[in-house]
Amino acid sequence: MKKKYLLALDQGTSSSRSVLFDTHGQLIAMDQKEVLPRFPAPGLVEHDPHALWRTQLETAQNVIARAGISTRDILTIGITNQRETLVAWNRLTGEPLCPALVWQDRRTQALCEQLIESGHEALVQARSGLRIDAYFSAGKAKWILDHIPAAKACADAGHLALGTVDSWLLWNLTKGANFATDLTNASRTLLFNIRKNHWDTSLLDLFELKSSYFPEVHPSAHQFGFADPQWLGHPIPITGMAGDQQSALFGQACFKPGMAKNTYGTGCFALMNSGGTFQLSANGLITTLNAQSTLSSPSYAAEGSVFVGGAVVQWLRDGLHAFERSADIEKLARSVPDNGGVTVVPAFSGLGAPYWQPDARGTITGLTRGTTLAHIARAALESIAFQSTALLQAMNRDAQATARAELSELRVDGGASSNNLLMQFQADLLGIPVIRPAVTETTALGAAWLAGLNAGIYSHTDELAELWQTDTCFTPSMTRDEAAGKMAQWEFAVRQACVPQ
Ligand SMILES: Nc1ncnc2c1ncn2[C@@H]1O[C@H](COP(=O)(O)OP(=O)(O)O)[C@@H](O)[C@H]1O
Ligand SMILES: O=P(O)(O)OC[C@H](O)CO
Repeated sequence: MKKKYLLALDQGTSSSRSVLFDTHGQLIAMDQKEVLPRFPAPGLVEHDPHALWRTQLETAQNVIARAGISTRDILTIGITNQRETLVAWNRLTGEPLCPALVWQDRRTQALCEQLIESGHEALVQARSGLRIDAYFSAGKAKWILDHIPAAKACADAGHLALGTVDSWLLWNLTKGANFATDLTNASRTLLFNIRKNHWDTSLLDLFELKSSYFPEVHPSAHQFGFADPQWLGHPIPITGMAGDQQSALFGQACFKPGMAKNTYGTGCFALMNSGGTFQLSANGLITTLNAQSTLSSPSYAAEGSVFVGGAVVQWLRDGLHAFERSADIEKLARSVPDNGGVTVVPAFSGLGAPYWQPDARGTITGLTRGTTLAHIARAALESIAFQSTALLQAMNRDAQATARAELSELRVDGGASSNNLLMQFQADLLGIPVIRPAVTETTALGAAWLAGLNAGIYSHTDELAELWQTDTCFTPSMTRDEAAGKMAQWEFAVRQACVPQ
């Protein structure tokens, strides 16, 4: 029988990728184009919506050409994307009304602080599972209506579309036929009630917004429409959409409560499947929706993020010129037996979960006359694992408190997960196996699998769990006492980084 394929479109903060998989989940071909955000002033981070769509389309066209296949053999398309980033466009013309406000943009911080001071945090948490923070889309939506007259005019005329990047891509791919999103993306706006799965009137009122500005919300595996034949030569169905971190959790086959993944990219994003009961964290994490095929029985994940993960490696590479390529850090770090007592806390823009210390600043402590660049590189690499461990231990504390399953293994992906020294140290600190899968493009794989589920290529997630394969398993080799000693040293350094500078 002729081979058939699934196409995943993965629109990220710094690049657009398209990945072609066969129906067994094997990666056949991939194409990637850089699409960097602009930083027009301190704290502002914007994307050109046209550039997001153009690069995404080009990579899709390129990957099909590279694989030398007929588009008729692509059974379905799945979309996954940077989350929270908000695009505003005119539904009549399809034209963006302003730059996309990126998840890292902090322009709505003062608004968020005001809302917290006015005592709204508890309501927001109870309904959206999130904290009031500039990271999420709601404040961005209000900012656009308050500051972009064309957006306000469109809103008044009933033509305003406010959507996350998935809905912007879907709109373009279907030439304006479909204005929709999936529930994982909706769950990152701070306007979506994740207990009842609908846009929440109280949350919309809080930000002076209307549900009519926002797309229809569907399950992540759903018939979202067809790609216009002008783009890929054939009306391929689009049957999966999910935010990138939830898509990675799905692509890592973490279908059961207690299963977790950590993505080691520029930052790190850890998600643990926490099952069907809505619970708020007592340990600084947020609650979000898992990618799923139904709206009727929500399934949740606990999430935490490390702001500076692989970015500390970039800082050593580009800021300190310590080495040429990110991968070179492993050789440098291995050239010394240990960190020589050095601890690096890369709190370049504060510390995220579970610390939530926006004013913390980076430190290097424990320096002696014998400290070399190699010790600093080793400590910098270790900082990625220390921060991730603090997050994952917080997830375990939440799980213990509510009699849920704790973490028994960690599945990993993202650029820095290729670093064996880092992965071994991660296993040592956590005291559980750290597993790197055969396909590390798990974000794209998750979107392809979601699309495949709705398209009937797969009948159940059990089938997908069978397809998921291990590449390398890192088993812990440190005693628990030694690991606890190292974590205590790290926490001491974190406290120093939190002292006002
Ligand atoms: N071998 C490696 N060791 C440590 N860090 C690495 C390695 N390879 C890549 N990185 C880091 O991983 C990040 C890139 O990973 P990627 O998953 O592409 O990130 P993103 O999706 O956030 O752009 C960069 O910060 C880079 O410094
Ligand atoms: O673009 P990425 O891969 O860094 O992911 C961004 C996250 O979705 C932000 O929440």
